[in-house]
Amino acid sequence: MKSQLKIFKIGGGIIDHEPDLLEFLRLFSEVSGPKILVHGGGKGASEMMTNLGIAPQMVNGRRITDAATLDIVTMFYAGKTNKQVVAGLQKLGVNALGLSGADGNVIQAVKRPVREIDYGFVGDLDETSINASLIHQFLELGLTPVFCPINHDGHGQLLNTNADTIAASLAKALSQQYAVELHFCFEKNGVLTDVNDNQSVIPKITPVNYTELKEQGIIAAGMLPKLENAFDALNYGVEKVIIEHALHINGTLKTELCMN
Ligand SMILES: Nc1ncnc2c1ncn2[C@@H]1O[C@H](COP(=O)(O)OP(=O)(O)O)[C@@H](O)[C@H]1O
Ligand SMILES: CC(=O)N[C@@H](CCC(=O)OP(=O)(O)O)C(=O)O
Repeated sequence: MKSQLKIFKIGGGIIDHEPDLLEFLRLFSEVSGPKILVHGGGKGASEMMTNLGIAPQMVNGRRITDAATLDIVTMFYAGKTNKQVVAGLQKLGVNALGLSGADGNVIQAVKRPVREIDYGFVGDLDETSINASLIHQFLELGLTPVFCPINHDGHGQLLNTNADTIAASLAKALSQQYAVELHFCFEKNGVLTDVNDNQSVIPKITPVNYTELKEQGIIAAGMLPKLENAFDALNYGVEKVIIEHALHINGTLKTELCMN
């Protein structure tokens, strides 16, 4: 039987608000067994860019990442955010290991080809981009890897990747060896029928429901790539995918994705 692995992803809405981040880290530190944390930080990166006089540009949930933007997001994600999360977990007794994809060549991405849109230094990746055996060794040593959204191409170029994609690709790659539970944690109680009503959580979504909800415009914006990544992971053999509030990871209010 495969041993269990839990992968949590937290987004910018939680990272941006220090009390919420600290509370999430406390809850995460209490999760038993091998675990991995993937963090985004898009909200804070956009704020930092605006403060520096550079207008953030997002297309289909992906940041257009020119050279100046890459510098900023590398400092923000791989520097400040990743190290703050790692230090916060160390304080709680979790032996966290902060990683970009370049560290230990643990994730190698490919610069997104220019088609209608030039995304700049955005890295595409999937389960084949992940060095699962190295991550397995880290977990065996009792370390908790903490991934930021910065990867590399193996030729010296850093690349920016959507953090939901990193979490789903890690889940898929590690599902060969582990029974993986993937948790997308953010600042709402789950997928909602009314995005302004945090109590309107949809408890279960199948691919058929998903198509209907998308057509009705109930699921939109950042939720679209999240659910696409989530179903892709489930379809690949990841055991469980849950979308929930980062501060209620022990609670019952959540959305579970199922294939039928
Ligand atoms: N049906 C829905 N339920 C919940 N959130 C939704 C829904 N449709 C759109 N959203 C939006 O998706 C956002 C989450 O996506 P995103 O901003 O990419 O999150 P994160 O930064 O956590 O990855 C929510 O903050 C919300 O504004
Ligand atoms: C290429 C790309 O879009 N990268 C993302 C990485 C951060 C991220 O995914 O953050 P959240 O999880 O908080 O949205 C970005 O720069 O916004």
